[in-house]
Amino acid sequence: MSLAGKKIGFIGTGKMGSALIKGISGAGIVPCSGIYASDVFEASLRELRDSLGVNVTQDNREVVNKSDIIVLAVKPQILKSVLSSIKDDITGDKLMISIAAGVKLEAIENELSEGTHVVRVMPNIAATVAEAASAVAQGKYASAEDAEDVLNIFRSVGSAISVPENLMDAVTGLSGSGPAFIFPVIEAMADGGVYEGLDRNSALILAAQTVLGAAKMMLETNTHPGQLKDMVTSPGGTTIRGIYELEESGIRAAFMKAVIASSNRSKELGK
Ligand SMILES: NC(=O)C1=CN([C@@H]2O[C@H](COP(=O)(O)OP(=O)(O)OC[C@H]3O[C@@H](n4cnc5c(N)ncnc54)[C@H](OP(=O)(O)O)[C@@H]3O)[C@@H](O)[C@H]2O)C=CC1
Ligand SMILES: O=C(O)[C@@H]1CCC=N1
Repeated sequence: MSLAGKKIGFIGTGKMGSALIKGISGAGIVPCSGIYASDVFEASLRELRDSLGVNVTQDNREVVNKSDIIVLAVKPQILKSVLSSIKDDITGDKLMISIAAGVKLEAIENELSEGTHVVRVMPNIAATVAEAASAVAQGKYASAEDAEDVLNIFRSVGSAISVPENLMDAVTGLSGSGPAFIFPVIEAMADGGVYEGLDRNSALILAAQTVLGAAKMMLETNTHPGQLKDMVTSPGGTTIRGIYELEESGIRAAFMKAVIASSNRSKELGK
């Protein structure tokens, strides 16, 4: 595989940087000795070093110098200043990956020397357990090999597709933010179970496994979710009563509005 022997660096080891490091090291596509990470926050670095044995530093430039592929995992609002501080260390053979919500490839390329290879990715937090949904958009100087490396990295922590850049805001609203739309669903379903007498722990396990099972069934049978819903819904039975309550509460519009609002915020961050 073209990733063989390559070193991967992470600038920013907060929630998403750490999730990716954990997922990638667990997948074994790069040994922990080939992973470099920097952050201003020492505690997260210490945790990654002690638990996984990755190389850590508070110096972003050291990560750039030691890595072939560098993942930019800082907040969108500070990406520009981080780029200007590492620009001189980015030699032509290095590949920069930005996971920052909203920030356009062109804005990143304009901060760096002409010709720098840049790829934009929107992953999600489920990279921690190798179940991320990621989308990848290639910058104007990135090569086909770069794109393949990036897809291989993100496929090692879940599924990854290529999209044209103009769809990255939609991806951000749907799958980037999406785990945070589903966690309250799990919690609320468990609340319903507790209301009906289940203990909290059992209710949470049943709710989470139900969401996991429904998603897995859809992906593995490649069947439309409406058809799968109909398989559960006996005429005059229990499920249709629950469906009626959800529809009356406007569940579909609520989820659509959540995805659209998050996508709009991603567009705002890119301005
Ligand atoms: N969280 C998620 O689910 C997802 C996030 N993303 C994107 O990932 C990026 C990171 O998000 P997230 O992990 O949630 O954010 P976090 O705030 O958790 O992580 C960012 C980390 O970068 C550190 N940092 C701040 N300034 C610097 C600097 N100059 N050099 C190096 N590190 C620095 C922060 O330290 P300190 O806290 O001390 O400032 C923090 O530890 C964002 O661009 C976001 O849009 C994309 C997909 C999903
Ligand atoms: O909330 C955010 O801005 C980031 C981007 C996608 C998920 N979390």
